[in-house]
Amino acid sequence: MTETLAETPQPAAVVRTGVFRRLLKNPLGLAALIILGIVVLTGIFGPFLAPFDPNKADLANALAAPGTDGHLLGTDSAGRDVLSRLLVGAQSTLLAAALAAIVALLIGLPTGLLAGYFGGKFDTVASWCTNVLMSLPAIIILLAASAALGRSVWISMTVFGVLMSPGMFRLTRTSVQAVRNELYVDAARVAGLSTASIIGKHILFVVRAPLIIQTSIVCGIAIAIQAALEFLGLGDPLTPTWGVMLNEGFINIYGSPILAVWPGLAISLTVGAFVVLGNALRDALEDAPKFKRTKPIQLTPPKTESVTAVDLAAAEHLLSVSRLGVGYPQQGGSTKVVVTDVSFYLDRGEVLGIVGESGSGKSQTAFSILGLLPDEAEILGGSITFDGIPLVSAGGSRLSQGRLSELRGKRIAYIPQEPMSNLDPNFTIGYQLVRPLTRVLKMSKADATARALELLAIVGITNPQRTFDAYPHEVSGGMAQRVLIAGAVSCNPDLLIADEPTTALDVTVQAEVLDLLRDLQARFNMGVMLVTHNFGVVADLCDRVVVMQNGRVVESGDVRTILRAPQEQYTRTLLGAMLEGKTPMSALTVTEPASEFDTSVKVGL
Ligand SMILES: Nc1ncnc2c1ncn2[C@@H]1O[C@H](COP(=O)(O)OP(=O)(O)OP(=O)(O)O)[C@@H](O)[C@H]1O
Repeated sequence: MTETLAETPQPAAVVRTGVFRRLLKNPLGLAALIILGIVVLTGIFGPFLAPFDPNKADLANALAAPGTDGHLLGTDSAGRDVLSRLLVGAQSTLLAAALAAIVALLIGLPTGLLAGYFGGKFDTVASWCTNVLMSLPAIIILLAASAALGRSVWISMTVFGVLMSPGMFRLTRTSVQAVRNELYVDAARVAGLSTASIIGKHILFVVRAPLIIQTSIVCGIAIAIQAALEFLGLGDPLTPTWGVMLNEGFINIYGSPILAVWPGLAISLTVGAFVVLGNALRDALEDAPKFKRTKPIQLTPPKTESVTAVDLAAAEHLLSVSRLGVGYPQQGGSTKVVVTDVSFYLDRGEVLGIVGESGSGKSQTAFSILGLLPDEAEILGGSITFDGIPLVSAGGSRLSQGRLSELRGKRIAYIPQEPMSNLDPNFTIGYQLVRPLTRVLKMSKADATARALELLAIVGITNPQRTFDAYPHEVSGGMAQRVLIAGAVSCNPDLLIADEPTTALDVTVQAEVLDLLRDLQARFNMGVMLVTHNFGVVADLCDRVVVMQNGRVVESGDVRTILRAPQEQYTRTLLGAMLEGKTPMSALTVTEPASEFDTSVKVGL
């Protein structure tokens, strides 16, 4: 069966292309955009449109009424043309507001990205500095800065930008923390992309929307603060800004009350437009579909004591896992051990099944090999060696992330359980296939595109170009899994780890994906480690099998032998559950072997 692109467009498709359209449909958003458009155009062309020199005094014509001698909006107390000052003032006011926003972004964005992504000491120090900055009374600091550094709008807006940076920092940090453990970020890591590349694309893309909104609001506040400082007489009288004009208007409030109206109107309209635009943008973006994380895995400590150990000392295998132990430190000093004493090996061109019920430690073992365990996990012991390269040394407590990132996406590839969550919803499928090829394998963009299209065809997608151009939500789950498989084999890996690659798919698609895996394994002569809870899949695809329960290896060996004569009661129960059509996704009760249990039955899918 060949899958087709989903007929009905998902809401996300509309959202992606429609944010701007929805913004235009919102009357307030449209009004804000029009006002800001006029203000920005005034800022750009104001100096050319100004009929008079904005700083040219003409005392004989001071406080002239609007319309006098060609002064459309009148003159101020020094006889300077109000319209010209208003037009030129738009430029300096906007530039000063932009300066504040840029300073806030330059400080808040990178620090927020790093703190959110890496956490740890940098996060602690940055958060502490942020808290200190936020506790400072902004207006006092601005007044002190003006007094100490001079009455320059540029200096005061730089200081204001610094004071606004904690807001940017916090927003970025929180947004990054929300996505840093998303499966598609892990998938990008497995594809071999560098941390900088992941932050620069997948993470930055997510924080862009809240940051645009925050920047709009900061610009509005900066204009208001600028006006307030200049109104207090702390502005540079030689720079015609709206705040300076407001100050001038209030000084002459009795002589020419209209003088305060023009800058007041300009300031309130612009500040209001920035704030309304920020809110309208948020409303437009809020309709976007939410891509949820999968629910966290339940922690169940292993109950039984150890198992089979494979002597790997002299063996030269593609992958050797020896006496691996993984645990999660708990409050109070104890450690929840989730993988204990696990040993197995995998050779090139071989398919090894890791089978067990839910919570038996299959994924934790796979993630240990991939270096994708959560930060809080600890390797308690053992070693993992890939093609002679030690990834975890015996007795070592940490994975060598450096070594792993060299191998991931080049020699070790990964197919995840949930295809949809492992594709970044923000980018097209083509982009996500091409990027690792250009970044990790250093292919040219044209070659990478050709290769990606070829791979899409290899994995059985009938219209590769259409899928290449589609966003993840526009394809079915089965097709998304084919795309991930294409991405996984794109680097011609030696080792492919597939973590329950068919669990999230419907039965007919499951069979196709398994067929595809079998074909690709033979075609690329890969060593495949297939994590599954389904003995049927093992029987169908694997050469050898490792049976796991409660974080330990119960039994391992040649698939045929184990299917015919399972040595352990748990294996029999697992096989029995499958033959009865049950899915061993919840804890199985190990019972005494039934005398009529026929282990010679050939297991199909
Ligand atoms: N972050 C974590 N903190 C604490 N315990 C965890 C964490 N992640 C997983 N575990 C525990 O590790 C054990 C093994 O989980 P693992 O995901 O490897 O099981 P599995 O055999 O792959 O199951 P499934 O088929 O459901 O994915 C489980 O008991 C789980 O509760």
